[in-house]
Amino acid sequence: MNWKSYTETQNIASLQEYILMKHNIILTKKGKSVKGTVQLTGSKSECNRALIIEALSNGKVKVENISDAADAVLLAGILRAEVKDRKLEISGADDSRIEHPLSEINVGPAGTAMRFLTAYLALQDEGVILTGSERMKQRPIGILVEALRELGAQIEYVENEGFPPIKLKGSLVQQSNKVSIKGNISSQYITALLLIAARLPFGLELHIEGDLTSRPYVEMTLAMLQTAGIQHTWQVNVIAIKNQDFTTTSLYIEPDWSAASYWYAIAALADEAELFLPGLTQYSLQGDSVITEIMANFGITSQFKDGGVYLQKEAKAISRKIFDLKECPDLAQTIVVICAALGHEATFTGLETLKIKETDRIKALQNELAKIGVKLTEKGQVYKLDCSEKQIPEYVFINTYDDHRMAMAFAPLALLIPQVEVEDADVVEKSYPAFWKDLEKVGFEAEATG
Ligand SMILES: O=C(O)C1=C[C@@H](OP(=O)(O)O)[C@@H](O)[C@H](O)C1
Ligand SMILES: C=C(OP(=O)(O)O)C(=O)O
Repeated sequence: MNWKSYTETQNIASLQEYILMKHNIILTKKGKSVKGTVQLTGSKSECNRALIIEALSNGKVKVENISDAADAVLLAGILRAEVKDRKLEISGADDSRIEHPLSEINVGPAGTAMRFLTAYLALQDEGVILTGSERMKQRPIGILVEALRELGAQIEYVENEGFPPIKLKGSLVQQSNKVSIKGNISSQYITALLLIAARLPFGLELHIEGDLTSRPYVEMTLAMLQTAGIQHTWQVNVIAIKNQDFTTTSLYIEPDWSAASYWYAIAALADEAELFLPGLTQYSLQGDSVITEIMANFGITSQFKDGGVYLQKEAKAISRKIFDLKECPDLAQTIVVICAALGHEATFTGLETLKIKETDRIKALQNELAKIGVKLTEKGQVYKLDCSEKQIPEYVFINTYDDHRMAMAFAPLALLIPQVEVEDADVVEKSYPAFWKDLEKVGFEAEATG
């Protein structure tokens, strides 16, 4: 059983069973050359936006190449059931509402599902409780709830102020179309509001206060809305979307560039690498495609042809010491681990949001890097690697903290360390269920324990 089936059954017995049935993976790799083709699954970010757009479009928009990332499968299940069973009614529409009992939706650890559904469900005419995993209950939602309340939604906290679970009490009656929102905590709040903006009777004028973190994700949202016929303006810090209809179209989900980053890491740690990742495009909507530029500093070339990207490794001294990852936070663990493994004492900025993701990723990185003698030190907003005591053990156990990216970022160490045991192998399902199988395809051995 994995967390997906746990959230499906949602009872204590299955939670205990789930904990008991967690298994680890022992990774080994003979030789240090990696060659092969890896078909990555669709981006969960693109897919979860597309699914909300599809659900709001009254049948006009269809999602193609749906991702099999658990976060996307989960949202598709919820939304497709929702749209079938319920009628989308917002203020101004006819009043023939159907009474539904208050139901509960559990999104497990899926941050985008939590945030996007909060906005989507605020438009529905019946009440619902939206909850998630224990970690989700520690990931803030107050900024988004506040913005939706200003628009006219009725939302209450079920346990702790500012955090899931939340009770959405029925259809939003729009009070205002101007909302200010802090930009430096999570761009997902902004995306959530933009996704529903065209369905608000008076549209939305969103004022972003202060710095905007994870900006490419907001750009992705607007680009996908545009493909679905929704126009916007973005001037300085104000994004405006009028009430308007979706056009008939399909949204095609590109493979996941965040998942591709683990293959760049493997190429960086291998002696020889020739990898082909089909379906990835140079001008992607995904900000994490910047991994091509970042890894060029490590001698990994990216050549776009045959409908995908070829990765090759060239012998080269590493040419960059400072990495600002504010626009690509999901690459942080990959890049920090590559630098640590190569003994490259780099400096990192833009990591502030890492503390409120699937786990506190800064602490998790510090704990796990210590196992190879590397320190990640924090001074204000600047993080530095100290590799002076780096050592390569014969065996390492990597704790994963319920974070898919901890598992995938540390797995490439198997190119340097004879045995890498990764805790809770199923954690990768959140974004990249075939990760271990794909490693086997290119010559890693991945043995499950327990
Ligand atoms: O909008 C999205 O699809 C995402 C935005 C980012 O979150 P933040 O905006 O919270 O940094 C990213 O870390 C997450 O994996 C996916
Ligand atoms: C932060 C992530 O996801 P989410 O916020 O959607 O849970 C991630 O995939 O790294």
